[in-house]
Parts: sequence; C-alpha cells; structure tokens
Amino acid sequence: MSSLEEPLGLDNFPSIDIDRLQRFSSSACRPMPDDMGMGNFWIEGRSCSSSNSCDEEYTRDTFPWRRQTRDGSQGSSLNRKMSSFGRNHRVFGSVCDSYMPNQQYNTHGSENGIRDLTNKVLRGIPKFVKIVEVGPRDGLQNEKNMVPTAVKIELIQRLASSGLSVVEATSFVSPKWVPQLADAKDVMEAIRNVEGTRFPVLTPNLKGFEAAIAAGAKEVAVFASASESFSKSNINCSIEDSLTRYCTVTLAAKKLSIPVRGYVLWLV
Ligand SMILES: CC(C)(COP(=O)([O-])OP(=O)([O-])OC[C@H]1O[C@@H](n2cnc3c(N)ncnc32)[C@H](O)[C@@H]1OP(=O)([O-])[O-])[C@@H](O)C(=O)NCCC(=O)NCCSC(=O)C[C@@](C)(O)CC(=O)[O-]
Repeated sequence: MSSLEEPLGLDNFPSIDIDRLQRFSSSACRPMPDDMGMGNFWIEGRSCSSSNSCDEEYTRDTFPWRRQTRDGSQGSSLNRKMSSFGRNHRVFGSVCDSYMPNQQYNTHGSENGIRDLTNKVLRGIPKFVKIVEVGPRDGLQNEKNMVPTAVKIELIQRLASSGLSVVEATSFVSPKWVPQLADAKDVMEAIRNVEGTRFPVLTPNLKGFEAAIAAGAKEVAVFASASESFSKSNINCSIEDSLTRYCTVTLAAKKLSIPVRGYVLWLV
C-alpha cells in the first residue's frame, strides 16, 4: 500500500507530520463500514460536495490517466482512457475534513501562505482510498492466448492472499465477445470460499447479472461509455440503451442487496 504515497505526493510538502494523519495505515486502505455492508446499495464514483461533506462516500478518481490499446473481438479495437492507479488497480476515495480532526500540522516555516496552502491541499485528501485490483478481469480479457482457468484461479487466490481486499474476478459477458472470460462461472465457483476478499464481477446486462448471482457473485459492476461509438463497439448498444440496461441490473441488484460499482469509460 505504500505506493499510494506517490500519487498523493505528500512527501513534497514542507514539514508535515504525516504520522499524525495516519493516512497510510492498513485500515485506511480497507473499505469503510458502510462499504462492507450489504444493506447499502451504492454506486462508486460520486463526488463529495464542495463543503467536503462525508455524506457521499466516493469521489471521482484523482490519479493520472492511463492510456491503453486493445484488440477485441467484433471490431472493438480501442484507445481508452480510464482513471487508474498502476496497471491493474482502480482507486476510489472520499474527501472528508473529519479525517484530520484538529488540522494541526507541524509547519516550521513562518510563511502563512505555505501553511494555508498545505492545509487546503490536505483537506482535499481522500478520507480513505479503496483499491480495486482488476487484473484477473481487465488484464486477462486482453490476453491473446487463453489463460487456463486453473491459472486464473491461482492468480486470484494469490492476489487475495497478498492482502488485497477487492479483486475484480471476471466478467459475465457474452463469450462471443470476450472468449477469454468464458469460464467466469468456473472461476467464481473455485473462489467461492476464499475469505477476506470481495470479488466483484462485470455484468453488462440482466442476463449477465443473473448468471453472476447464480455463480455466487456478491458484488457486480456495470460499465457505461461516455461516447456513442465506444458504447456500440463495447456493448453493442447506444448510451441510452445501456443506461436502461443498467437500470434493470441495478434494480435487480438492489432487491438482493448486491452492491453495484459503476464504470464510466472515456475514450480518445
Ligand atoms: C453486452 C453484450 C452481451 C451485448 O451483445 P449482443 O450481441 O448485442 O447481445 P444480444 O442481447 O443480442 O444477445 C446475443 C447473444 O449473446 C448472449 N448474451 C447476451 N448477454 C449475455 C451475457 N451477459 N452473458 C452471456 N451471453 C450473453 C445472448 O443470449 C445471445 O445468445 P445466442 O442466442 O446468440 O446464443 C456484448 O456486447 C458483451 O458481452 N460485451 C462485453 C464487452 C466487454 O466485456 N468489454 C470489456 C469490458 S469494458 C472494459 O474493459 C473497460 C473497463 C471497464 O475495464 C475500463 C477500462 O479498462 O478502461
């Protein structure tokens, strides 16, 4: 988790008592209590209000863009931009004043301007950071050669045993579109009893959602595009139709108290 220090860049701030913030404690990288609960229905990616209220748990990604080219089936060769942190991690956080209750930083300089700036920046630091490891899904879906199911399962188990709390395991999408993940059911079956890690899966429609639930998924993710062309090439429908589909999926998920995470895909 120490690599989180890089994008947040606190090392460069003048004379700040980082320990006070306890920002990088292991608990800071764990889901919030509400996040863990199955009673709440939520979609990540919401922004906190400008007053930094914690009523909203998730804020938009704040880290550098990643560009990735992919050759997919059905002409879905893509140049995609997606907020990300590292190769296969997605990061979600929330902004909250209360994380730094006293806001007393050890600034040794007399320059109030620097102190004010420091305080301002620190106030904008997420209350927590959630890392979603997406390698088994986002990484393996792009592999030219089929990765054997057993290898996928071992990868997921190793990721889980490394301490990652959320690992996106696979997709319940059409095997004609993404043959690399046609073994989603078997993968989910094999990791069903892995404890301490949550395994969300991608679901592009109700059919995928129902298959995911039947396979034991406890969390799902939907993925809409910000451009019509990518929506068509990725999920074969317009943005509007995709939102209708995802409405159906999220309503079905709500009935089962299944958390839903939402991707919005940007393209160039
Ligand atoms: C959405 C569809 C299914 C529409 O595909 P479609 O061809 O329009 O679907 P359809 O409703 O016309 O049905 C055609 C056939 O697909 C079947 N079908 C229909 N739905 C499913 C399903 N869920 N699971 C399994 N089978 C399904 C359906 O039953 C039917 O079977 P047939 O009667 O021909 O035998 C297709 O376009 C698809 O699966 N797309 C997935 C694309 C995908 O996975 N892309 C990668 C994820 S997005 C991404 O990687 C970006 C992200 C999130 O990682 C962020 C980033 O990295 O930047």
